[in-house]
Amino acid sequence: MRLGQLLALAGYQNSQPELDGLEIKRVITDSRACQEGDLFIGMTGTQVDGGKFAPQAITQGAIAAIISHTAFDNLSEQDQAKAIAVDDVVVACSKIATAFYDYPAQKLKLVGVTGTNGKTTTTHLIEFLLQTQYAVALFGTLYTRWAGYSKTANHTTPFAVDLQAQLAEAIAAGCDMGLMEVSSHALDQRRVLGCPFEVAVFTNLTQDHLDYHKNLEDYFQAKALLFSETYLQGRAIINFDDPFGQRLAQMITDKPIWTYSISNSQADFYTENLTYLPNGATGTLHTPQGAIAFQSPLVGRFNVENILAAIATALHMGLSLTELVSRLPEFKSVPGRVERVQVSDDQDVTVVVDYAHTPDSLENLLKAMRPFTQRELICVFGCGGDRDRTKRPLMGGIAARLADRVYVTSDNPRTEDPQRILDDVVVGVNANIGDKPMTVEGDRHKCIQTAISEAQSGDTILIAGKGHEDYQIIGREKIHFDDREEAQSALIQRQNLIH
Ligand SMILES: CC(=O)N[C@H]1[C@@H](OP(=O)(O)OP(=O)(O)OC[C@H]2O[C@@H](n3ccc(=O)[nH]c3=O)[C@H](O)[C@@H]2O)O[C@H](CO)[C@@H](O)[C@@H]1O[C@H](C)C(=O)N[C@@H](C)C(=O)N[C@H](CCC(=O)O)C(=O)O
Ligand SMILES: Nc1ncnc2c1ncn2[C@@H]1O[C@H](COP(=O)(O)OP(=O)(O)OP(=O)(O)O)[C@@H](O)[C@H]1O
Ligand SMILES: N[C@H](CCC[C@H](N)C(=O)O)C(=O)O
Ligand SMILES: [Mg+2]
Repeated sequence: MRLGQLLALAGYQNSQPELDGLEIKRVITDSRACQEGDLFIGMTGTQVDGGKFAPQAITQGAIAAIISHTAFDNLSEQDQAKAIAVDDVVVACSKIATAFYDYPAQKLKLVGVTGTNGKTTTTHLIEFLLQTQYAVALFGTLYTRWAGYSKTANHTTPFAVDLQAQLAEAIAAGCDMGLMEVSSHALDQRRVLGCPFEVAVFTNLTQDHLDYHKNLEDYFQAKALLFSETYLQGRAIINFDDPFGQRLAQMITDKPIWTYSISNSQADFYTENLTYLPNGATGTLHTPQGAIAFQSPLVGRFNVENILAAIATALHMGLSLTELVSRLPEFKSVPGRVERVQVSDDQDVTVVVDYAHTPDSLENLLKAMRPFTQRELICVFGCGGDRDRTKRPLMGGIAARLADRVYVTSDNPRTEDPQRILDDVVVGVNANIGDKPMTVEGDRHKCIQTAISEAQSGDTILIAGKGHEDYQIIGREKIHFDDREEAQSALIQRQNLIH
C-alpha cells in the first residue's frame, strides 16, 4: 500500500505529499527493527517519546516516520522532510495499523473479556464452548491461537500493529470469531482501537497495576472504556457481585446488558444449590432461557463466576443452553490455573500451582483450597518486581491469615532489588501471622524444595504467582523456570526419602 492512500484511509492529511507515492512494506514501532520500506511510528511511551528515534529508523531504511509534534520540532530539517507529525501518535498507530491490514476486526465477531482476574480462564472456557459453531482465534496472556496455529504471547493484549496483523492472519486461516483478553493497559494505550466488540465481559475489579494507573478509579475508568461506544456494539455481560460491576451496569444506557451473580436472583444469570467439591462444582444454573443443572471440574467460587460469564457469552452468540451445559464437564483446566502436580498415585501431599498474583485472587484461591485440605494449608508465593508495590503487604497479610504456614519467595524480581520485594511482603505477613510459622527464602527453587520437603502427610501446598510461566525474570535476564517442574522434582525427592 502507498503512504498517501494509507494516511487517507486512516483519516490523516499528509503534511509531506511528496512521500505519498512511496510503497509501505511493514508498519513498525521499534526503530531498532526498522528495515528498507518500513513505515516507522514513534510511539509516546512511559519512558521515552519514540519519535526521537526517527533518525535511526530513517537511516535504517524507513520511508517515513509518524511522530509527535514535540519529536518533530527536535529533528534536523533533513529528517523533518521524512517525518509527519500527528496530535496523538498512539491513536494514529492503531488507526494506521487497522487500515494497513484492511480492517480485519470488522470481518470477525469479536468478544472481549476485561477485569482484574479471570480473563484467561473465562476466555478459555468461551473458546471451548464456542468452537462447535465458530472458528475461534484466541488472544490472551498465554498465547495467540487458532486451529493449526499457536504463538506464545508477550503481552495479554497484543500491541496495535501485532494485533491487526494477527487478526488478518486469523481471517486468512478461516477464523470467524476473535476472542480477546483486553487488559487495562491495552485500553489505556488504545491497542484495540478499531475493534468493534459484539460482546464485552467484565469479570471484576480489585487492586492491581497501581504502578501504572494512578489509583483504583483510574484503573476502573480504563476498564470501562471497553463498554463505551468506541468499542461495544452488542451486549455487555457484567459480574453483578462486584461493586464496580454494578457501577458499570449503571453507566451503560444504550446497550443490552446481562448481569451474572453467584446467588443474587436479581441477576440475569445466577446459581442455586451450589456444592463445591475437591474436583469441581455442581448446582443449578438460572438463565433467561430457563434453569438447568450443571457440573464442572473447575474448582472454587471464582470459577463458577467464570462459568456464568462464559455461558452468558455463548448463549448470546447463539448456542443452545442444553448443549453448553452438557459440554461443561469436558472443560478440565487452564494451564497454570489451579493446576495439580501429581507424580504418583500414592503421593501424600496435594500440590497446586496457580497464577494468583493479586490480593483478591490469592484470597479466593486460599479460601477455595481450605475445605479440601486434610491437614495444613501451606502458601508459597512472592510478588513481581517493577509492579504495584502496594499489593505486596496486602498479599502477605492474606497469606498469613488464610494459610497455616507461609513461605515468602521471589516471583519475577525484574530490575528491582529482590530483597526489597521480600521485605515489602514480609511487612504484611508479620502484621497478621501471629504464632504461625513463616520462612523467607528468596531463591524460588530452594523455597519450593523446602516447602515440599517440610510438609506433612495430608498437607496442601499452594505455589502461587507464576502459574503457566516457564521463566523467571531477574534483572533484565529471562531464565527457564517452571513452578510445575520444580514441584515435580521436589515431590520425587520427597517420595524417594519416604520409600
Ligand atoms: C507499561 C507498558 O505497557 N509498557 C509497554 C510500552 O513500553 P513504554 O511505553 O515504556 O515504551 P518506551 O520505552 O517509553 O518506548 C516508547 C516507544 O519507543 C520505541 N523505541 C524505544 C527505544 C528505541 O531505541 N527505539 C524505539 O523505537 C519503543 O518500541 C516504544 O514503542 O511499550 C513497549 C514496547 O512497545 C512494551 O514492551 C512495554 O510493555 C512492557 C514490557 C510491559 O511489561 N507491559 C505490561 C505492564 C503490560 O502491557 N501488561 C498488560 C496487562 C497484563 C495483565 O494484567 O494481564 C498486557 O496487556 O500485557
Ligand atoms: N473470576 C475470578 N475472580 C477472582 N479470581 C480469579 C477468577 N478467575 C481466576 N481467578 C484467580 O486469578 C488467577 C488468574 O486468573 P486468570 O489467569 O484467569 O486471570 P487474568 O485476568 O487473565 O490475569 P492476568 O491479568 O494476569 O492476565 C487464577 O490463577 C485464580 O487464582
Ligand atoms: N500480567 C501481570 C502478570 C504478573 C505475573 C507475576 N508472575 C509477576 O511477574 O508479577 C503483570 O504483568 O503484572
Ligand atoms: Mg490473563
